[in-house]
Amino acid sequence: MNKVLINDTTLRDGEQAAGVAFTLEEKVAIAKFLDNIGVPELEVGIPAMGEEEMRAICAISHLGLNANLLAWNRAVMSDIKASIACGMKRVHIAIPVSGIQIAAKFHGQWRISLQRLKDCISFAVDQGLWVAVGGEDSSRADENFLLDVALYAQEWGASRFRFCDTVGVLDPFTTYGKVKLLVSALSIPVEIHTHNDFGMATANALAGIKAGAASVNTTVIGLGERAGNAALEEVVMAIKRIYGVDMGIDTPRLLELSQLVATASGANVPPWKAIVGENTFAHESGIHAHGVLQNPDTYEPFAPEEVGWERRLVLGKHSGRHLISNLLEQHGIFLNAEEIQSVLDAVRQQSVKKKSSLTVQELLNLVKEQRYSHAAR
Ligand SMILES: CC(=O)SCCNC(=O)CCNC(=O)[C@H](O)C(C)(C)COP(=O)(O)OP(=O)(O)OC[C@H]1O[C@@H](n2cnc3c(N)ncnc32)[C@H](O)[C@@H]1OP(=O)(O)O
Ligand SMILES: O=C(O)CCC(=O)C(=O)O
Repeated sequence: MNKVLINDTTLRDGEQAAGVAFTLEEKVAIAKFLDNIGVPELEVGIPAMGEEEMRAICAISHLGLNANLLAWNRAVMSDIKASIACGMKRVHIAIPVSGIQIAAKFHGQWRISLQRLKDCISFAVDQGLWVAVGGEDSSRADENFLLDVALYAQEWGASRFRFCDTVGVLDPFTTYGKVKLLVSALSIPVEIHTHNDFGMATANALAGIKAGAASVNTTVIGLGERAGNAALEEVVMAIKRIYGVDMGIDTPRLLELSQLVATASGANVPPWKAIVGENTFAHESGIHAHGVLQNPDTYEPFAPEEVGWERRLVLGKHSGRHLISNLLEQHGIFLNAEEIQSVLDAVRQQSVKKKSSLTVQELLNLVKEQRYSHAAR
């Protein structure tokens, strides 16, 4: 696999999630954390949003982080000037490239949109800035037009081109083909930006990387517009564990990072969310718990500690005898097969009644009750 960099956009596309609004302090804390765990590039926000956002971006630019910082801009001169005022040395300039977007934003006048892009790139380059260009809605754009825009951007001085699946309509196979075409034609690196409208943001990000994208946009917990973006923790762990490439990210801190971003965004992370959901290393089913007790590799793709979790063996409706006797033996209680089965029956009943799992204390109480009722017979 080619070398790939993370350009995390939690502070830009992540914050665009409906209802999410970070404070300056939260933005600074998230930027520091991402930098601290080794994320090499951060898209920190949109200076054109106004003074408050500019203050946050300025504050981040003064932190002295190792990560390269990037501000997002439209192909609008005042946007670029606002980025410069925030102390940005790198700017990203977005331009719509699909017919549907150009019709809505530039009344179909693509020549005007290209002229604006050219003017903005030239201005930014003249100011000594490093410039990246984003093809908004690349996935629905005419492929020849997209290629022309990317080649022009390169000619005008852009140092990277972002392929955006803005409304998340691609699958990994089409993503691969479209990104490959760009990568083959351009001499500047291509970045992949994916959305999760059909639940394929991470898969599409990986397909883009396989096709030669040199950098990938992510957001923590997949936060972002509508159904969100490719999740940082998923992309990093998939690249590490599926492709065997360590990107130098301090993965045991991914869980803590996800909690920081979830709190700042007021989001509830679903328990089954890949990598950082609380169930990702919880085993209840009898067959799974039995396997994990022998060897955790039977039902875990990697060790929980690698992403900050501890393994949990949970008692519930689907549990089996092996887990029950294992837990009881840890408390010095040794039951025969018949007794274990009757405790298991009681665990199942109670779990259905509670509609949740049981704590170890509840298990011990059940054993006590079973013993009394047995003695009373
Ligand atoms: C796919 C993406 O995620 S794109 C990023 C989306 N993020 C955001 O919109 C969040 C931040 N946005 C904002 O704060 C505001 O939209 C601002 C400050 C950028 C602009 O605000 P407003 O002047 O009030 O305009 P409004 O948001 O209503 O409309 C967007 C304007 O930008 C134009 N525009 C949109 N994309 C681009 C672009 N890439 N290049 C140039 N102009 C663009 C639209 O055509 C429209 O222009 P108009 O005012 O001349 O009709
Ligand atoms: O950078 C761009 O061009 C747009 C990025 C974006 O958020 C998108 O297209 O979904």
